[in-house]
Amino acid sequence: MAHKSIDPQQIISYQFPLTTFTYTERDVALYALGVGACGSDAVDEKELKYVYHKDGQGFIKVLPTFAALFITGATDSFAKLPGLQFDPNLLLHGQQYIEMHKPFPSSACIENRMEVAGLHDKGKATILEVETKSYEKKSGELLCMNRTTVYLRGAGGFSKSSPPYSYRKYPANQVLTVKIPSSQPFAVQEDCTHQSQALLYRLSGDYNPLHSDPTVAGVAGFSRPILHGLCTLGFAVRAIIKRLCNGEPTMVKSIFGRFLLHVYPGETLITEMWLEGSRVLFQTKVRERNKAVLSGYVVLGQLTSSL
Ligand SMILES: CCCCCCC[C@@H](O)CC(=O)SCCNC(=O)CCNC(=O)[C@H](O)C(C)(C)COP(=O)(O)OP(=O)(O)OC[C@H]1O[C@@H](n2cnc3c(N)ncnc32)[C@H](O)[C@@H]1OP(=O)(O)O
Repeated sequence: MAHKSIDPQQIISYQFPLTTFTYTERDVALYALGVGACGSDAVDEKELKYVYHKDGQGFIKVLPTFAALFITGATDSFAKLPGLQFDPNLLLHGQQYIEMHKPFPSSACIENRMEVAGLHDKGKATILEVETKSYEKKSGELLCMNRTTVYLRGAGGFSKSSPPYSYRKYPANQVLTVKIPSSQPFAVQEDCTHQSQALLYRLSGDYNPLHSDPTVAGVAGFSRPILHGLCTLGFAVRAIIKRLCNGEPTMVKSIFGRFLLHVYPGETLITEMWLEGSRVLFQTKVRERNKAVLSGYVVLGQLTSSL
């Protein structure tokens, strides 16, 4: 369906207002529960630190994918982007890239600077990429960068030229489609999601009714509400940290994930991992449908804090 109401020049030159996000240890723990921490063992020695600290909550450890919460208001910003019209019921999360610059404090006030990083006409869909740099307000230090890719079904076909319109302001080799090796994985982790997983995860701030409302899910083409893409990514990265980093979240320097297929809450996630230098290639499948739902990579190293 052609959308003459999409104006690429207006979209890519838009200046987003500065936004802020404040979180406490309670948000950090709620998020960790939402991505399955301690889900199969309440005293898991590698994961209890994400939800509890015996001397009080001051030193709770923050998972790197918590970065994605800094942009929870972004969906509203996308919907209000001048020059972009789409049906919000048909929006799907396509990809997420996260670059970690500092370990996250267990509570903080964050300032977000957003800009459009990409816009692509795929005919049947438009792909929008938004980059958000998040700074800790007190120190002014850059904590992380999120690049969010959304797939807007039914909103493509706006190009006036051939080849179709495509704009990207970052190096193309930064987010390569991951080729999963044919060899046996180095490590595998299986996690059961709960029927209520999306209802729990949404309390971290993504209230998109696609994940809670059966009618909205039906309009979007699903038999029931689906899991947030960032929840699946959170499960996968937590599994990698558990298996390959001994539970230490500051080992993660960057994360890339492409959402290949939806996940229904209650399904079992199997995350397979391969080592490739300092990169961990991974693929997450759902056991019940034997389908790959997410693939990507995590770059490992050691982050140091000056906070
Ligand atoms: C807080 C801010 C957060 C941001 C907002 C997020 C809000 C959330 O509440 C919403 C969600 O969490 S939705 C749940 C998670 N996402 C999903 O379940 C989507 C799963 N993926 C799919 O269904 C298909 O891959 C689908 C439908 C995405 C694509 O399938 P097809 O239409 O069959 O596409 P295909 O014909 O294979 O390819 C067309 C062109 O698009 C590119 N592409 C495909 N999948 C992509 C993806 N996942 N991400 C980015 N680009 C993608 C292809 O490369 C192709 O382009 P080209 O022809 O140039 O190669």
